[in-house]
Amino acid sequence: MNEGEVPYEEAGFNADAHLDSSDMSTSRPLKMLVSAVLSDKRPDEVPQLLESMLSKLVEEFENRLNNQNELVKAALKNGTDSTKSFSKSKVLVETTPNTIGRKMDTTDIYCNHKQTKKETSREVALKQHLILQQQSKNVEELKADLITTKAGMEYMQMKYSEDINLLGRHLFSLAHAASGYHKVLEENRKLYNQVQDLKGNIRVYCRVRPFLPGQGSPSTVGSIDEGSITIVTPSKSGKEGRKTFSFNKVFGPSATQGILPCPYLALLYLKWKIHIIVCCADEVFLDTQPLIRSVLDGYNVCIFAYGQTGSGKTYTMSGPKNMTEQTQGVNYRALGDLFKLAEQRRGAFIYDIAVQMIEIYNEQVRDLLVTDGLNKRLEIRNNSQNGLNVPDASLVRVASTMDVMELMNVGQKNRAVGATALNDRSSRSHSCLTVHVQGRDLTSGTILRGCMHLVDLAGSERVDKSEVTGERLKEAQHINKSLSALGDVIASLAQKNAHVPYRNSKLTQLLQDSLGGQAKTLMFVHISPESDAVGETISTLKFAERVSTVELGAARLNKESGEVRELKEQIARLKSALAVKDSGSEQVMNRDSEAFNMKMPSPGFSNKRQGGCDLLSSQTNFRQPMEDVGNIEVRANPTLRQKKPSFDLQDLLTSNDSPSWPDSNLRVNFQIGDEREAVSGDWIDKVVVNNNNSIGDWEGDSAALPDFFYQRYHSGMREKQYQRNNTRQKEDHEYEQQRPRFYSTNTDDSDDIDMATSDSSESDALWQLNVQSMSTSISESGSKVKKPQAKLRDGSDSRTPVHSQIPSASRKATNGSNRFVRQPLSRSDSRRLSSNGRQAGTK
Ligand SMILES: Nc1ncnc2c1ncn2[C@@H]1O[C@H](COP(=O)(O)OP(=O)(O)OP(=O)(O)O)[C@@H](O)[C@H]1O
Repeated sequence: MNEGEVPYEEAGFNADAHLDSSDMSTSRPLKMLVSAVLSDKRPDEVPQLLESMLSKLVEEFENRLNNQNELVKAALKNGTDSTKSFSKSKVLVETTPNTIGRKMDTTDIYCNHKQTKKETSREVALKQHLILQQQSKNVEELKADLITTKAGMEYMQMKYSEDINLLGRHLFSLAHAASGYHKVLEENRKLYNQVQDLKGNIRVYCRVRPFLPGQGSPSTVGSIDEGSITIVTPSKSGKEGRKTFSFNKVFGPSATQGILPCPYLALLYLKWKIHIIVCCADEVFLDTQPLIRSVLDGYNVCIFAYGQTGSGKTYTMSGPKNMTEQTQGVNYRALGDLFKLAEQRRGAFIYDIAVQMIEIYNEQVRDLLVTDGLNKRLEIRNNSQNGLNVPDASLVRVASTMDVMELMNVGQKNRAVGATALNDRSSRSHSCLTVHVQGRDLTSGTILRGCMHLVDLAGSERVDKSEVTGERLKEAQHINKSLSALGDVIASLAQKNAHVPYRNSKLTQLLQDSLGGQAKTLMFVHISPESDAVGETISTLKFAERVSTVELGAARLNKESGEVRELKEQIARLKSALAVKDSGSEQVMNRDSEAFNMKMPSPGFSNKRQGGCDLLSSQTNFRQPMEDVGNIEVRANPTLRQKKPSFDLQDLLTSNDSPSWPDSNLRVNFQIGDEREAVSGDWIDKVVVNNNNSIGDWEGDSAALPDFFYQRYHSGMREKQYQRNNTRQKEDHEYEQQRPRFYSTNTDDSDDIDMATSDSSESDALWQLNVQSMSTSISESGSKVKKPQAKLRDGSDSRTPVHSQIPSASRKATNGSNRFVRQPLSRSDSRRLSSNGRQAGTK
């Protein structure tokens, strides 16, 4: 007997009663059974289950019926004898499958010996027959019932899957709409950032520190959106106030330091990109990475951490005290990233990376990378010739992340740290890790120079709260004073004041180039969530909002192409030739320098020119100190040129005297033309700004350069040249020969005719005189004036760069006649000269 079956004796069923098993004919028990069995089943499983139940049931029922029929037939056949045996037999008809363990109905035919006596065997057989008939009828009904139920379930299943499909479609459209919304949001954010970059705004990221162990006061942070944070402020009346601040990005307390270098995560990323991006949205370093990468592209970058004491500045920049790979701060990750990128670009660029680490402690600048130099005062120099703000601090070359780790550990150990009531490891100084990067393009020889300041400021503190006394109090006073000076500088910059008080503290002096220069600057503003720090939090956020309004102008690319370098050398050579000629190079240089400075061209003008004109743009920058001009002049001197800064990191690192890191301001001025080549992540560079002013082809520029150069640079000599003019017919002749040098060397005669028939103008006369003087100077100084002629004759170089053409003196027609060969001008130059209404060849 199967489990769950009840023996017919125990069941005590009455055969008659069983004959009236009307409940079997109804679907009620079956439905109850179905609902009981299926209550815990999934709708999609129901039809199959029912089907199997039904088939089992029918099969079993049919078997039993067959058995019974056999018995009845035998009874009818054998009469009384068989009645005896029948009385011993048990006929059990179950209408419920054993599988579900519930007995629904049982037919029990029991004929005892007494009955047999009373009834004839025929009656019994008849009775049995009736029972069987009834039962088979019941089975038919049951079958029909089950079929109906099955159909019902199928219908339900269909409905269910329709609903599921509908829901899926609805969900899909919702997800689509959500992703579209996020895309638009992301795009908006990018565009906003691009606009900010173009304006040169200081980028501000806000980070909220989580509660520390043991802290549990309610948080002042009401809500955090991607770019805004709401602070809950208790008011005197007891009502809560809310203040919302907007920044480029806000990181909540759960934000992590950076992406974990996990291969499993990488795999996930490859498979479900979007999912992982969403997961990584709150990684602090992820949003800092593009900025750091642009250092390798030749930009200056400054990242500084600001906030009240204990708010997490050191945590963000360096990491916690017991640091692991996952909790490494921006400094480590930034350098790690630089090395990784440098390695990736290895085939195209070679990079040199060197670091300095200093601190400003009690208004003294100290080197953190030497153990014995802590008390040595270092000087901060802005706009220094070699690009080093603190030239006397150790500059240590690093070749791997390990080197950096070691160095930073030394620096961290040397840094002044002390315990206060607010932070047991409070930084008592502002620290600055500076990374100098110099890259050389292996194909073009272009040099890229980037420099990155990673600054961990000491935190502002209320001395009544930090409970400091003695030395700590003195430190706190210095810290607060310098932070207040930083506030003044920011306020001046935000109001675009003419005077910005950088000199009021060492900190502002150090940050001068980043705050007022052409660097890409990012500030991490930190706040604590504790409600008793709400005052400091509000003032910190107000300060940060003000910082975000400061417009620095688009960042500049520090790139020096090989051609520009050559051009610079040519200019220097020309200057030196002039200097030699005009008796006493230094006097001439000083005079020229003055004339040069008096005639500053408009920025638009300088932007249109490449190479030599950058000299001018360096003068147009009001932040440029005069010493830069001096540097150019020094290099112009042929003897001194030998000693010009090599701009090589190697030299810089090995030099014992003044290191030769190039002046950042000087070098940027040679890059304007090349900036369109720059590519640098999200951070939009000046390349976009300069698109409209992009430099034309060499032909256009080649005409413009000497024109500009001679008119501006030698304007001080014009009078003298006029006087000499009449007596220098031969030189004028040379001038005529020289002039076409600035055009491409196409020997199309039609252009000569154009030129020959055009009128001259006064400006052209000046140009003529200047060039004339130039050629004279060069001739007299014994420079290689005749050499280029040979080149011209063969006419091979149809696109000779300007720099290679400047020193050449004269050109003659290839037919050997005395008629000057005119080279076609660029369209713009041709138009300019024609409109001047002067015959170019007129003397
Ligand atoms: N995001 C964070 N997650 C976990 N702990 C943090 C976080 N930020 C800061 N902390 C912890 O808070 C404490 C104070 O942080 P930290 O020393 O970085 O503050 P600080 O702003 O540099 O302070 P100070 O200006 O006094 O130097 C440390 O114990 C640090 O580990």
